[in-house]
Amino acid sequence: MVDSVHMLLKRWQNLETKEVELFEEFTAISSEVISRTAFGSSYIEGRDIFQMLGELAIIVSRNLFKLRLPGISKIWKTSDEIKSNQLEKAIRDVVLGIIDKREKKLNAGEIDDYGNDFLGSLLKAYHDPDESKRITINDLVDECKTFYLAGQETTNSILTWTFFLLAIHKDWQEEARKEVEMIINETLRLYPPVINVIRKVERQVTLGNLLLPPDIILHIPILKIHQDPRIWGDDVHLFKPERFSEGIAKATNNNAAAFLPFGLGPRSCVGLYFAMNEAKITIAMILQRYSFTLSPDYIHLPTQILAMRPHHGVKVILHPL
Ligand code: HEM
Repeated sequence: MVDSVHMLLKRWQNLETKEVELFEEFTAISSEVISRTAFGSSYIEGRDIFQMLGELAIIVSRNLFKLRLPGISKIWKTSDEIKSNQLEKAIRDVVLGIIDKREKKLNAGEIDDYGNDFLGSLLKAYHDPDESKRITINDLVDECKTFYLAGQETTNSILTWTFFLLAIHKDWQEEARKEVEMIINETLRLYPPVINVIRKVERQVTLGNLLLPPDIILHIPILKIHQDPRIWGDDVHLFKPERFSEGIAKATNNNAAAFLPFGLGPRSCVGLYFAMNEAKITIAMILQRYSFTLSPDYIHLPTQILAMRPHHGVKVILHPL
């Protein structure tokens, strides 16, 4: 993580103009970090995957609420369906290439085992001598795709929004140099990268005064919960990191379901600590060298394309310290 941020800072040092677009800058960092830490490869190797996943995300968002007659896609496919099938196949091929490379390294004796990173653990599970514990090649490829996607879009989003809020609330830049966690939490409250999660009801259940039948899908609106004045007070829309100065439990009055940027329960985000560490390291290293202001060109348009991102990016002007 530290090396990836160093590379970014080195590039910024040599910039002629000090105006940078953060969404793109952080895309490069979060991609590099996930490629290196989870797959032991560089951003260049993962770049094709990120680019294709990005294209796929746009197609998915475009079609999220479109209804199709059941079975129709067996007879006739829309151009989006054709394109997404092509992208899925191409992503699978690149992932298989990365897997193949690791296996060849082991077979050639260049490494002693599959490795301790995420890919190494998956390969061990794929080759597990105990057949009942073994995962299939499709599981392996799918897990890799999930990790590439989940580890990149979201971290990129939280970094960009934190810098956006700090650029507006410049007084908090100094505070962030001392204590950054409450600022990240307040950004996650106002701009949660994942704005809702879903759960399928398996069997009839009572929830408060509602009786939920099996097989319905529940949408849990994270963004709405985070901006509910009944939970957070009348200043709910204001950026006030001090809400979190004594931790999340105090800020939420011990209501774990009031603040859920990483979801809740057994299927909550596995990358929570990874993402928080990456955000803290990146923010701290940049703030040690720069203060920054929002560019006058900035247009505020948060958009959901899998994660919540700034539609027109976030341009800031860097001021070296
Ligand atoms: C700020 C950054 C991040 C946010 C806000 C975030 C948010 C979330 C949310 C809301 C879920 C769904 C949880 C639920 O349904 O209750 C989730 C799941 C997941 N996240 Fe993250 N995530 C972040 C970073 C990461 C990173 C860095 C990784 C990987 C390194 C990651 C890997 C995953 C995986 C694999 C799942 C699926 C877990 C499962 O289904 O059991 N996430 N994340």
